[in-house]
Amino acid sequence: MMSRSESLFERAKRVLPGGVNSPVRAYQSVGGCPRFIKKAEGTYVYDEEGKRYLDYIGSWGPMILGHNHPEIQEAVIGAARNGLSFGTATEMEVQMGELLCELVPCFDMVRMVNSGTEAVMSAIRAARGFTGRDKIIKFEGCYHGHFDALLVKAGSGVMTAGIPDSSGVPKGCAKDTLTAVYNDMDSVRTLFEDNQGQIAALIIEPVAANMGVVLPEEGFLKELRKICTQNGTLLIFDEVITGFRLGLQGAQGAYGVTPDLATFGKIIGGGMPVGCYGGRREIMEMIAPLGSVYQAGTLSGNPVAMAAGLKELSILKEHPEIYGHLEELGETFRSGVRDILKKHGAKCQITGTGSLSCLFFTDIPVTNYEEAKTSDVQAFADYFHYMLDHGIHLAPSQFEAIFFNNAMKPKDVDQTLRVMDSYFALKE
Ligand SMILES: N[C@H](C=O)CCC(=O)O
Repeated sequence: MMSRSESLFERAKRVLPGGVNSPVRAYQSVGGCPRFIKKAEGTYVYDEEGKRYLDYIGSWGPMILGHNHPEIQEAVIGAARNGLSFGTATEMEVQMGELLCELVPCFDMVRMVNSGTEAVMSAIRAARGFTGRDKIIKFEGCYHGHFDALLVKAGSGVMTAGIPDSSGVPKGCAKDTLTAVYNDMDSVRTLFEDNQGQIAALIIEPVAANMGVVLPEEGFLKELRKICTQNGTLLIFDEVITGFRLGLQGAQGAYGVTPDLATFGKIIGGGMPVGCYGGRREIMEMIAPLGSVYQAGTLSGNPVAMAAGLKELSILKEHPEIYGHLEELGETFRSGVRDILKKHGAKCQITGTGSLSCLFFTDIPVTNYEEAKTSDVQAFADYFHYMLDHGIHLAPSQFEAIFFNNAMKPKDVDQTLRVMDSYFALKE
């Protein structure tokens, strides 16, 4: 007899492409049937059959405080009582703007949008409007949402599905996108030399977290800052994953490099669909209605989403010790995994920083996209299903991060490590 998830998946496949509303949910590279989740609380999600899983997806980042945080839930219900959307200016969006500009080092001004994709798309338009140039540099394996111009050699679901460049993107849309190799300054220098005076922006995930988790090497981000300044090119940090996760100031605070513009997504919405882009005043003053770069949105700054985001960010601001806890969980996990890999002679690489981690099934250190692609995706799939069968809910792709949240306790990390230990013992 079919499980509830199996029968829902059958129904879903008839009406939703691949049975899902976002490709990474489809278990495409690991096989099997996605767990349909009915509810979530703290650090657990519960599937349609009531089976409980220790959750490391965390809605792909925003659940940094754990699922269904009571104060966020209350804020959402309170805001909803006043109305779901007005399409007008509200006090809450001013509060959100003030809080973001206070916390994010590069923000003098910010514009709210509805997703990370929208944020990136708009930041690129602002950079082109400001510089009067068309070309942009992105890094292989970095993912900046499903915006046409940035789907070139993208990470996340694109990498999982092995589609180097999405079809449906007109050549013209991607012709001004240049790709560099992550952690390789020479590849960046060559692009600047070959395209002098033409590059509007260089966009990067300061910690690449959509090709698994790949850290920037010492000095890499600082060198990017330098070369962008020398060439009149805007540096854009896509902080959709790192923002408010690597600390209150995101990766720009953690690595001490201030970009010209930055984009944020889901994490500033506490689980509601939100994004924003912001940066230096003179760039943001290009945005309509002040300037000639047009960008708009009926639901942008939606009051219910603002209430959720404001509550989440306020809790993080008032309790900076949360980051210490997350760091400790992440470090305990990574050091435990290193011991397990050594004990069982497993050829894997554990990467990560703070509450972001990834286990690559490859025997070489991973510093870029090509190295990430040496991972054995079949081995990952086997590991993924073992973990799932033992109640651990990981991202169903070798090329995604796992996320720790503040509701997790050291005992949860211990439990995860025990299951991993038993998996690698079986594989010896
Ligand atoms: N890596 C993606 C976003 O952060 C995964 C989420 C999605 O594409 O649905």
